[in-house]
Amino acid sequence: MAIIEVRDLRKVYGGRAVVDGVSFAVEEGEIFGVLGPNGAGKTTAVECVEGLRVPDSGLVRVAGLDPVADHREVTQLLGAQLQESELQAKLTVREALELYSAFYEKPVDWRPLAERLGLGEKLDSRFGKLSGGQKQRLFIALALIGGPRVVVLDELTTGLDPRARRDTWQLIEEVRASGVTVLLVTHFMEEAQRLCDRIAVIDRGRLAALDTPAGLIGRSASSTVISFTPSRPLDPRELAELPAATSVTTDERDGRVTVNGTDDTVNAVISLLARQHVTAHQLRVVDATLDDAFLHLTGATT
Ligand SMILES: Nc1ncnc2c1ncn2[C@@H]1O[C@H](COP(=O)(O)OP(=O)(O)OP(=O)(O)O)[C@@H](O)[C@H]1O
Repeated sequence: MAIIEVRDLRKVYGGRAVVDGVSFAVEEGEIFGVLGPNGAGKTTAVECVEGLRVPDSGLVRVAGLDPVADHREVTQLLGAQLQESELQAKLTVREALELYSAFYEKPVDWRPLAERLGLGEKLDSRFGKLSGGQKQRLFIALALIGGPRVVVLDELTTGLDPRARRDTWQLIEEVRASGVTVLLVTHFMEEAQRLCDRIAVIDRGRLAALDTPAGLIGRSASSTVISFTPSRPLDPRELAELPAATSVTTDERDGRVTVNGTDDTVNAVISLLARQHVTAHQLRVVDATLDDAFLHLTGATT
């Protein structure tokens, strides 16, 4: 059953629709990603779901409730990640957890929650002294403290080092495993590909695509990439004419050739090399990534 429903959502600022007719539904228990270039309207759309912004038109429902008209009820079942500026630097982790517990009718016991999120040793530390990763873990704890059915995480791992980002991914997976639906706004393709069951790609206020990560990659014109360094130069035009080849590039420094296409292209490249008695050094064949699909869908870079 859909726990979040967004239908034909529109939000206008200064005469410009920054969210322009977006529709999607999030099923209970999913990690649902919202991905898009800067300024695409992701935060605006997600904040309409949280009841923090009022839509100009369209319908938003969370567990059947209207986030604006039924704001109180919705805040009891939807946990939102805070922005850093919303917590005072002098507040200790324990004080923050106690304070936020008081906001909810049926808060969970924050002690095991803090332990689970690796904050047990940090209860007396002040917020301002925590590392980026520890702050993010505290934000996840505060988002979960009301025992929500849905959590909204917006750019949660921005600014974290790769290790802390991976730890946060594991936490997000654990949150979902505990039965909470996750709405995740992200810029990171790897994050979306690894975590999300489905992804809504938003571009210039509109829904450009909605699919599983594998489904989005499959839409990209080139699903496979072959690269190699030939034992002698090849004619790029000949490569470009191979079946389903979508692009051919040759690195000027080392002569390395990269051909985007499909599995048919890979087979054709290998036959061509054999026919011409060319040896391919360091031959690599990889699947296209969500990055390729994203560029294909939005024509933008993140
Ligand atoms: N309160 C506001 N008043 C006027 N314009 C706004 C307001 N909030 C957002 N916008 C504009 O709406 C557009 C979408 O902004 P939004 O923050 O939703 O995008 P986003 O996809 O979340 O971007 P980013 O990835 O950069 O955070 C931007 O052009 C932004 O300047």
